[in-house]
Amino acid sequence: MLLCIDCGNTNTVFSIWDGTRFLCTLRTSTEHQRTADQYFTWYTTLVRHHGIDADITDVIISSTVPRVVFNLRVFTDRYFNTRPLVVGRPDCLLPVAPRVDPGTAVGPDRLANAAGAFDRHGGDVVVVDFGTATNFDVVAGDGAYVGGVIAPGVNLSLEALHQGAAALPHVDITKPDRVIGTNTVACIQSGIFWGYIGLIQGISERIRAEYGKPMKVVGTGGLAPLFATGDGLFDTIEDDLTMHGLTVIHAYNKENGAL
Ligand SMILES: Nc1ncnc2c1ncn2[C@@H]1O[C@H](COP(=O)(O)OP(=O)(O)O)[C@@H](O)[C@H]1O
Ligand SMILES: CC(C)(COP(=O)(O)O)[C@@H](O)C(=O)NCCC(=O)O
Ligand SMILES: [K+]
Repeated sequence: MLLCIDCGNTNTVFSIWDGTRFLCTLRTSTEHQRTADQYFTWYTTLVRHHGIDADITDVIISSTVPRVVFNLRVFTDRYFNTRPLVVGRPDCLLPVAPRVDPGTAVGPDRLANAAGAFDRHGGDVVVVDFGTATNFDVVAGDGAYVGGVIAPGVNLSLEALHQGAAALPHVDITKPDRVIGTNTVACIQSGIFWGYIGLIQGISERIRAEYGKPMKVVGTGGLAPLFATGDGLFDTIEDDLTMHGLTVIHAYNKENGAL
């Protein structure tokens, strides 16, 4: 079985792929101090809790935080006796090479999203990924990642307001019924929610116009469903898109003898 690890700047997610479906998805906060033994304790507790009998033979990692990869490598090596495939490293093959400025290191999450989106939709897709950052990943007709947009993430924006303005509390993100807030919390919620709706709509439209061909817009990441309510921003929402992309990249490496 394949263990897929998607490590973002906020959360690290483990998913076990049995070749047909994901058996479980485990989430922990991203901390570079976490050791191989700590990962294993956490992992085995939850796998047992879910009643899963997982025989992990392969591991693939996407990490937007370079520092955590060392301990994840040790974890993989020590407990599964296997060398992980790390997306973005030279020895990890990609189904299609990205087309970006020379010397650009594309985030591995974006490479995984591109592989996942191409496999499911066949290209000409924009992936909107709500992580620590809100990323737009443009996937061309041949499956290549060809660029996109990086905007501050929803929680980062909320946190920045709270940090930077003495009188503004930390608030939870929800969809307000009205745009005009009549108290501080409602005003902030409106600014974040409707601000992001505008950002997603505006950027998607501009990407479409610049790209010049019809494109699908796929939402992913924990907050995608919140923004999907009502406004028709996305053609589909796929929570497991990055993980799916990891299975696609892993299969490609197997087929092409890189493993
Ligand atoms: N379903 C959700 N509801 C509310 N907040 C969420 C949800 N899913 C994720 N978040 C928040 O969104 C932010 C980004 O989450 P995540 O997608 O895990 O980011 P990353 O991949 O960059 O680590 C985090 O602050 C997380 O707490
Ligand atoms: C923009 C990101 C920080 C988003 O990652 P996140 O932590 O939100 O999962 C990540 O994609 C990244 O580090 N990218 C490198 C630069 C680039 O892709 O152009
Ligand atoms: K992510």
